[in-house]
Order: sequence, then structure tokens, then C-alpha cells
Amino acid sequence: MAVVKGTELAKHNDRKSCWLVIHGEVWDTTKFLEQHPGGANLILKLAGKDASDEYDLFHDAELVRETLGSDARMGTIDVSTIPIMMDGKPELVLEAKKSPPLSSMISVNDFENVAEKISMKGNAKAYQKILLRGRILRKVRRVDCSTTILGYPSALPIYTSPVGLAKLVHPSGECAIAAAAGKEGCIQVVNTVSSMPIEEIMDARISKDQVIFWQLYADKDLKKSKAFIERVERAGVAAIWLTVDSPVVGNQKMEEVVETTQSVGIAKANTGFINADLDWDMIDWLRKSTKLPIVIKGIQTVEDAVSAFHHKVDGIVLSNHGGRSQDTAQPPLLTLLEIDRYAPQILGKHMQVFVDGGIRRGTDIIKALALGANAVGIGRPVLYSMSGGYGEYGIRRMIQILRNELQTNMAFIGASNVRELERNMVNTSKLEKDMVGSVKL
Ligand SMILES: Cc1cc2nc3c(=O)[nH]c(=O)nc-3n(C[C@H](O)[C@H](O)[C@H](O)COP(=O)(O)O)c2cc1C
Repeated sequence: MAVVKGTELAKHNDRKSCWLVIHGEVWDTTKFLEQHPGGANLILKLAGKDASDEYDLFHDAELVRETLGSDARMGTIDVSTIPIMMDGKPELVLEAKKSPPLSSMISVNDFENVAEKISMKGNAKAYQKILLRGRILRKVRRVDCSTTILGYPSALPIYTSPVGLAKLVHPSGECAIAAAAGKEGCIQVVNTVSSMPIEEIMDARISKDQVIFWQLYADKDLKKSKAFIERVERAGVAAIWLTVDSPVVGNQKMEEVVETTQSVGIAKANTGFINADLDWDMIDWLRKSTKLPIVIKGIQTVEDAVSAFHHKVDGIVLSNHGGRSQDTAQPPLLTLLEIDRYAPQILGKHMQVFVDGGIRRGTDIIKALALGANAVGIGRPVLYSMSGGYGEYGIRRMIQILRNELQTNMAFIGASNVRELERNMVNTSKLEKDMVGSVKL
């Protein structure tokens, strides 16, 4: 069998001739390009390079041999000659520089800087428009940040939002999130399109008592959703969160998965099953399909929040999917403010209200809670903090940073527990200027 030099490998880097290295062996994938279920582009991005890591994320070690056959095996690679270049510098040098020590991450935004930056800042900007009105002389030596989410205790009013294929960011994927959330006393919401089976994620919990919720994208074939619900119930999840804000896949979502994980195409392949023909009857269907608490994720108006309330769901998430689905969708914090103005009667009753999108600081959490939210979801910071090789430890540090900021700022504002965060502690006059003038309830 021939030994292929890196310089030779690098020449076969396009549609005309596309070679890859998988586990030390060089494969000619040219003829297979158009048959690849994930699309030719996924392979072409790795043409002329070592693709072992990306291959391992999705495929069994033997699959390449079975699929391409021995004729496509060009030889073994002379590893020392692989010219892995990036921006003119050897990738290894960049790798070594890529991840600063974990101790240097002192704000959640630092993780974002280590991971790639993104442009969708609208959700976060809404928090900047709210000012804090600190109260004084309120005995805040001890600050307790704990709360309950759907009746389950949580050390913080924070949960980890469902965020795509976590394994693309770190090999421990959703299991790293489970372990980190458990150790920090938080609840994880696992998504339908998780990169690991729900049973494996449940096994990664720190104890059988650790609570995990499950996010559902309803399938075009509801029988499949029913079967999935039965499976996650058997696995032991404690609530079903139905995501309703992305009946179709937006382009932004695809672009961002590229930015976060360098893997365009995979998200599309995994979201084509989503049912775009849902209406409020879906809640009745869900009620008949499970005894678990039901949360609707993706409420974007006070009108729909009130409908959800009347449908007696256990919770809603005010969310625009992190700004990924539709450009200029209003920030979830503004939706919370709409509820505060037009339907305050639905707050503090049978339905809990959660908010996600742009939560990056302890003060953001305080603002959401003061306006009536019960807890907030953290999405991208989970992925950012586990990237750069940090895994579980990065997520834990990210949560710890938020906890410290929350504790300190609760003391500043004069609240020794989350129940003491009140409406009068926030000045919302700037954000109110962005609010819809009237609504019909
Ligand atoms: C890469 C990525 C993947 C996501 N995947 C899902 C998903 O599968 N299901 C879902 O309900 N929400 C998904 N979301 C949305 C998040 O649950 C959450 O609403 C959003 O990320 C919150 O905004 P933040 O990232 O600014 O914290 C995803 C978000 C990101 C960034």
C-alpha cells in the first residue's frame, strides 16, 4: 500500500479530485461526493485534509470501508508531512493559542470572544435599555439565588436552553452539559435533535435525582413524536418543552451553526421533519400524550402568552430562538414588558414564565426576574463555554460567573432572595418606547 505525502494529499482538494484522510488512511471520495447524505459540501470543506475528527462525530469507524470500497483507498498518509495551514500559520500553533486558561475567563462574554463572534445582538441590547433602581439598607449580607422551576428546585434562576448538536462543539456534547448543570445545581433542557441519545445524557447526570427537561419539535408524523415522548418519559425526563417558533428553518440558523460548529448542512438535515401545520389543538394532543408538565417555547407576543395561559400550560418561554429564525423579531425582553403592561394578571399564577435570548450578565437575569420572569434560559454561552476544549469545566465556569454576578448585583439592588426582585427596581422607560402601541386580547 502506497504512502501518500501531505503535499500530494493537498492537491486533491476539489470536486475534480477529492481525497480525505480518515484514521491515517487516504480515501478518494470524488465519485461518492454527490451520494453523501449530508451533501457534497460537507466533504469538500475537508478535501485534501485530515477529516478524522469530523468523520468520527457522525460515523462508525467501519462505514468508510463499507461505503467507498477498497478501490477508493489510495494508501496511508505520512502524518509528519500533512501541511495543515490556517491563515498562513501551522494550525497546531493556532490550536495552542486558541484557548486561554479557564481562569482568565472572567465574564460570560469572554467565552464568546474565544468562540467565534456573531452579529445577532438585538436580544442583548434590549437589556441595556433597562436601568436598575437599587434599594438600600435592606440586609443583604446573605443572598440566596435559589428558586423552583416547574416545581423542581434549582440553585439559580437559570437553566441551559436546548442548543442543537452539542457534540459538534465538544466530544462530550450534551453529556458535558448534563454533568455541568448537575454540579452547579441547574436544570438542563435537552433538545429533540441532540447529538447524543437521551438515555446516554440521563446517564451523565450526577445523580438519579438530577432534573432534566426535554424539548420537542413536533414531527410531521405525530406518531413519531408520541413514540419519542414515550421514550424520553421512560428515560426519566421531567417536563416536555414544545418549541413553536421555528416551524420552518431560517437561513440565519444555518449560518450560525456554521459559525458555531463549522458544519453547515447538518442542521438542515436534522430539522426537515418539523411539523409546520400545528395550531393550538397541539396542546390538547400533548395533554393526551403525556402527564408531564408542558411548556411552550417561542412565545413572541402578549396575545400568545395569554392564549397559552388559557390553555393551562405549565410554562412558557418568551423566545425568538436567540434571534436565529427571523430577522427583526422583537426581543423576548420586550415581550415580557408587553405582558407586564397589557396582561400582568397572568404573572405569578399556574403558568411560569421563562425568558431567553441575549442573557449574558447577572444584571440581565435581575431585570428579567424583576419584570416577572421565573427563570431565564442560557443558549449560546453554553456552546461557547464548552468550545475551545473546555467541555464540562467551561460550562461550569460560565454558570459560576453568572452566579457570582447575580449574587453581587442582587446585593447592590437590595434583594436577598429572588422573590424580593420587584418591578420597582427597574426603570423601563427607554425600552417602553419600542413597545407596540396597543394589543387586542
Ligand atoms: C446553535 C443553536 C442551536 C439551537 N437549537 C435549538 C433547538 O434544537 N431547539 C430549540 O428549541 N431551540 C434551539 N436553539 C435556541 C435556544 O434554545 C435559545 O432559545 C437561544 O439560544 C437563546 O438565546 P441565546 O443563545 O442568546 O442565549 C438553538 C440555539 C442555538 C444558538
